[in-house]
Amino acid sequence: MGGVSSEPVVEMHGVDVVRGQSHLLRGIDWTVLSDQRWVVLGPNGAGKTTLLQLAGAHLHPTRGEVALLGETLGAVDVFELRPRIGLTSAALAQRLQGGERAGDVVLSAGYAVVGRGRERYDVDDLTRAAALMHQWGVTPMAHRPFGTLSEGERKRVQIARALMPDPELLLLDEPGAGLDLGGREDLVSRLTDLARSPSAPAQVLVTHHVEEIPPGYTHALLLRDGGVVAAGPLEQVVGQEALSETFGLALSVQRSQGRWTARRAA
Ligand SMILES: Nc1ncnc2c1ncn2[C@@H]1O[C@H](COP(=O)(O)OP(=O)(O)OP(=O)(O)O)[C@@H](O)[C@H]1O
Repeated sequence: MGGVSSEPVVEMHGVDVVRGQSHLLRGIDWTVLSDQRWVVLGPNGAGKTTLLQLAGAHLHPTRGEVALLGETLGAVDVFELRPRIGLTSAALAQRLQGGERAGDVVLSAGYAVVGRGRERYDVDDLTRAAALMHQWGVTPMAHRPFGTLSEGERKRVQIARALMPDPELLLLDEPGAGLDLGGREDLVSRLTDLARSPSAPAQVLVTHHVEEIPPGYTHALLLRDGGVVAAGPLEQVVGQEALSETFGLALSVQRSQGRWTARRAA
């Protein structure tokens, strides 16, 4: 689906999200094109999850305009829009039933149901689910209950599930959280393959850690206190100055063989 031509998949203009006295997001202007892969970086509470909720059509802005896949929020049925957008997050993972077989967690995604019920699957569904499970390294766990998988295996099952309906936009909210070093490196390398695939959907990855930026990602948006510190091509944005401002401490930032590291400046 997405990824071949370069069209806007996310467009935000002057977006505020306000709850009571709190500005969760303020003055956001952001465009994601179908062939781009964005990382959203920022400290705890910066507004990253709120931004992803907007991009997933799970939240409306208080002010400003959000258009997703060419449809303006407020003027479109979000239940028609959401199946075109793949989303993984800790909140969605909690809603999956631990007793459900991992293979069914992936397979049932196309029907936007949690758990395998009365719906019928055709050969194409089964073939696609099997291919995605292979791609994300979870074929050996297909028959295991989802709740018995390791954190890393569960993360990969969730991504396979999000990709099952062939979305035009894939949103990943902290997929590296809770993974050990091997799990993180495995995830980064699979995300790199996805990022580099021209037929893959547009991708937005939220993280706290520059170490989790997969090679192949093209752009970065840095958020602090609900506002954009910097946004644009990765090499221009992920630097000492902007990252230090974003995280509120002096950082030394390095890039080697396509991977980034950051530490407190000496
Ligand atoms: N309904 C709400 N009412 C008031 N404040 C809220 C509400 N929802 C979220 N917040 C606050 O808005 C801020 C942004 O939250 P958000 O979850 O988007 O941040 P985040 O960057 O994803 O943080 P983290 O990295 O910790 O997950 C936080 O300070 C949070 O406490």
